[in-house]
Amino acid sequence: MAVSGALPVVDLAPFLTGGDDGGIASVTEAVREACRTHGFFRAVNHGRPSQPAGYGRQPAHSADKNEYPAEPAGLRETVEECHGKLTELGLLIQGILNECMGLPPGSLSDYNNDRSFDHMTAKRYFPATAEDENIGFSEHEDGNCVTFIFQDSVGGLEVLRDGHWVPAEPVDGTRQHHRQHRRCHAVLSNSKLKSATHRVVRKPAHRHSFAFFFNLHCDKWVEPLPEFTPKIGEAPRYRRFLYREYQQLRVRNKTHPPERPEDVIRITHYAI
Ligand SMILES: O=C(O)CCC(=O)C(=O)O
Ligand SMILES: [Fe+2]
Repeated sequence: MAVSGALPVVDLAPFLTGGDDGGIASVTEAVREACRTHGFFRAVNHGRPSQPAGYGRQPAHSADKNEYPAEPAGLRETVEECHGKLTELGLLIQGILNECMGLPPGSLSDYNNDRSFDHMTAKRYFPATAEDENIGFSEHEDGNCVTFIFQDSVGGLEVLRDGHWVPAEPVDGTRQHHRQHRRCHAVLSNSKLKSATHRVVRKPAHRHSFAFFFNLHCDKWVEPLPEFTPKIGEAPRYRRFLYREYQQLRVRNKTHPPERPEDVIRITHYAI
């Protein structure tokens, strides 16, 4: 059952308008708290377009997977511009996380220094029906570093908090929300930061969403950082793994879904 209850809102304005140190420190603290408690927040004043142009419109004919369709006009330019801006936003959030995690400046950007695995997806959800349980996207955690979600006013994104599903409602009636959650950072921080379990419930109308996945190169090793283990006298909660292997196991969950839900590979596969 979904319960009402606000998910944290973070106003990124001080980072984008050159705010004073006090403003920057309070946003950083808000991000730290949201990451510790929810692994999710709704960002406002992030400086990115409220919706990519052409959002919700479909070309008359579907195109080859690797080519941009001719319609709507300007799609390629818009997608490329969006990709660039969301990459910048990912780098900004990564910098804030570096501070939140108390790491030496530049640690995360040195570690996650290859942007070739970042990607975007657009999704369309069909309206709810009376015969169905109407789960548009079943409960999961994303496997990457940071995800930005834009959803239209139909809504349906929910985050699991203390055993209840909390709807990710728009901030002040705006049509967009964003959220970030981070499976990789949960491991790097030895579970000090959370990764949000989320799902999408279908609503009476068609829904469109758009996601940007700020990722990690597949050849990177992922393991709890010393700042969260020996340096604070705590034992690692995860064993080291190659990011490629984890991604392959996640794909396998989809291509060869295990019969028993408990056999779906999750990050706990690497738990010690
Ligand atoms: O469509 C959405 O709002 C969420 C999609 C999602 O969770 C995902 O692509 O991982
Ligand atoms: Fe997701």
